[in-house]
Amino acid sequence: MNVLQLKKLTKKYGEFAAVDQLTLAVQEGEIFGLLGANGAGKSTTINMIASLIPITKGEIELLGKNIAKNGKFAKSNIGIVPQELAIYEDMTAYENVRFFAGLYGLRGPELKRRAEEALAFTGLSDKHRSYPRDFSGGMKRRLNIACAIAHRPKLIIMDEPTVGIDPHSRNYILNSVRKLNEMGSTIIYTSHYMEEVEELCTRIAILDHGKVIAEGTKAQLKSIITDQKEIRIDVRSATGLDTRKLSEIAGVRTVTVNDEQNSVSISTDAEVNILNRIIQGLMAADIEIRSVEESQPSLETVFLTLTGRSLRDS
Ligand SMILES: Nc1ncnc2c1ncn2[C@@H]1O[C@H](COP(=O)(O)OP(=O)(O)OP(=O)(O)O)[C@@H](O)[C@H]1O
Repeated sequence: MNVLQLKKLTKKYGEFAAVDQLTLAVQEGEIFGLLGANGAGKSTTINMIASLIPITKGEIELLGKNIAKNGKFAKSNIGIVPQELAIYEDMTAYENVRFFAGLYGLRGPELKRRAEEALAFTGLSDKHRSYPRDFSGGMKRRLNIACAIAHRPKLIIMDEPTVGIDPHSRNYILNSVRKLNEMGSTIIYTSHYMEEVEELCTRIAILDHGKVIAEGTKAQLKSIITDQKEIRIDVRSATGLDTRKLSEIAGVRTVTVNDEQNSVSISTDAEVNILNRIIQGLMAADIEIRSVEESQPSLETVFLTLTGRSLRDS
């Protein structure tokens, strides 16, 4: 069953289409990844699903019902975790969750119980009476999530929920996404961290200039670029590596440096063997090589190939 269906969804600002006849279906039980570089139209799409901005053209169906005609139904079945924190610093954690759950339609003892459950779920029970102004960035993000899930929505949309937080809170959030999914919510997840999307999402759509340019499971997306292979080189430190020289080697398509993992990923034409030249190039740049591995293209390479832009640097 489709939980969400976007039918030729369009948002225009003057002549400019931020979202351009976007058609997409998200099925029940999925953790659906929405990938797009800055400006691709992700937030605009989410804002239309959340009824925060009007639709120019097209339709949004939630569980088969048009949300424009079923506002209350939509509100009680969608939970949005926005990119910008939407919590009140001068209200306690509990008051925040109660407030938002109330907006989503919960009342009375049920509201109280669900608000407490949401705080427990996000590991904030002991912060019940604390004010978010005293919270770390990660705790604020978790509270942001608690506010969106207390009413147990069928569909939860998370817009970059792990930006700028410590690894502990990040892991907590990723595990929460899995648990929420296991408990029956369908999830739409956007992130600038490709590894998160690879790890979490069962299906992915790549958005560019307001349109879906590719959609499928990880394996399906990777099979789009069978004419490429990828070489991953682990190095002592890749900081400051000038990638231009490597990019100039005939047969090299893209070079991506991952500073955090101390690795360089290079995609090349499938039929060429230029490993020696790549290694020479790295040695000439004084980069100490630890290991070299040939692999299938990563999702990052698929994204780069299709959009011409890196997700992280965009
Ligand atoms: N109110 C507005 N008026 C005019 N243009 C807008 C408005 N809101 C968004 N846009 C434009 O629409 C396009 C899509 O923006 P959107 O915020 O949806 O992108 P995004 O994929 O969410 O990017 P990001 O990763 O930066 O959040 C951008 O070119 C943006 O400049």
